[in-house]
This record gives sequence, C-alpha cells and structure tokens, in this order.
Amino acid sequence: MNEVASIAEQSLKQRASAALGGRNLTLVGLMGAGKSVIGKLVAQALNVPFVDTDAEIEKVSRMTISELFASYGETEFRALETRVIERLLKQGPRVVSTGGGAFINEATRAQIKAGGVSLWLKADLDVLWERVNRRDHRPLLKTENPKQTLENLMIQRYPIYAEADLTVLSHNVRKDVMVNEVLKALAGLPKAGLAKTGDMP
Ligand SMILES: Nc1ncnc2c1ncn2[C@@H]1O[C@H](COP(=O)(O)OP(=O)(O)OP(=O)(O)O)[C@@H](O)[C@H]1O
Ligand SMILES: O=C(O)C1=C[C@@H](O)[C@@H](O)[C@H](O)C1
Ligand SMILES: [Mg+2]
Repeated sequence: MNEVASIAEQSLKQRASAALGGRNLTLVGLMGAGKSVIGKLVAQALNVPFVDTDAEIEKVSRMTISELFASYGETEFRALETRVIERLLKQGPRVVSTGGGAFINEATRAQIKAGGVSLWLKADLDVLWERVNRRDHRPLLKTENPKQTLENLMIQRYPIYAEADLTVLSHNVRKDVMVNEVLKALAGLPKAGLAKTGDMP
C-alpha cells in the first residue's frame, strides 16, 4: 500500500471509531452474510474486542448450536441467546457478531438497539446460498429444500433486519474491501446525542 492510501485508511478508521463513540457495534443479518468473519476484522480495525454470540453460546452451554436445538428446541435457544447478548452488550464496547435469528427476536432486538449501533450485512440469495451450502451445521437449514428455506427466511426477516441503524451490502469482494465498506458506513453516522454503552438500561 502506498503512503497516501495508508494515510486514507488510517483516517477512515479514526473517523469510524469517532462516530461509533464508545458504543457497541452489533452485526445482524442472515446466515452466511459474513457477520462472524467480517465482524472480527472490523473489531481489529477499530481496535476493540470482538465477540461472536453463537461461539459464546456454545462456550457457556458446552454444546454446539445443533445440539442445543436438538436437545432443547429453538425457543430455549432463543432465551439463552437473549441472556447471552444482554450480558455481552453490557460488557462492551465491542464488536458483536450475532447469530442470524438474534435480531428477529423482539427482546434481543430491543437490547441490540438500546446497546449501541446495529449494522445489517445484507446479501442476496445466491451469495448466501453459495456460502452456507459449503457446510451443513446450521439446524434451520436441515430441510428438504434448504435453498427454499433460506429464501423463505429472507422474505420473513429482511423487513426486520432493515430496522438496523446501518445497512451494508455483502457481496463476494475481498474481505478487506467489506471491512472498508463497514467503516465507511460507520464514519457516516451522526455523532450528536450519542449514548455510551454504560448508559444502557
Ligand atoms: N466477502 C466475502 N467474500 C467471500 N466469502 C465470504 C465473505 N464474507 C464471508 N464469507 C464466507 O462466507 C461464509 C459464512 O460467513 P460467516 O460465518 O461470517 O457468516 P455469518 O453471517 O456469521 O453466518 P451465521 O449466521 O450462520 O453465523 C464463511 O465461509 C466466510 O468465509
Ligand atoms: O438464522 C438463525 O436463526 C440462526 C443462525 C445461526 O447463526 C445460529 O444462531 C442458529 O443456527 C440460528
Ligand atoms: Mg456467524
């Protein structure tokens, strides 16, 4: 990277960081949107801790997400997800990458909204399908026609993800390009009236 590009990148990081202003950044969106992978890189760029809610749930329960769904069902999983996310947001500021259904749950969505800035990583069906199709560990996609299931989830969920403060399109570009897209969206946030993480109820 040449010197001018490097200065521009540093400046973007600083502007994004200033606009975030000590709040949590929570990534929401459907399975395969890149929340976990891009969230971790965004946290590095902003120099704040990163946490992935699916990974945290697996850690505290000592079970995989698939095992939790199989043993306790989705309702119990969602209750655990809500509790874990509430704690993680209170421990911030952090970049928090959520599981695909977290923002759809009303209680969790309210916590995420109150707990900082929410950002929807939005992708089209073919991009998502190409990514999730590589692995089969997602319980909600263990259906006869997983691509159709994913499309149904898009129809149900996209109007709700759209309530996020920011939206960034996730497509098949290099991951560092996606990180810059997220930082640019953050840098454009209004700075007035910022609530810090400690102000959460
Ligand atoms: N910009 C990108 N270009 C290419 N591949 C990507 C990109 N972003 C993510 N991926 C890949 O897509 C797959 C899914 O990404 P990731 O696990 O981050 O999605 P997620 O939104 O966290 O999904 P889930 O809700 O299931 O946790 C991974 O294999 C990841 O490497
Ligand atoms: O979209 C969803 O509802 C889910 C997405 C995954 O991240 C996991 O949280 C779980 O498989 C449920
Ligand atoms: Mg993930």
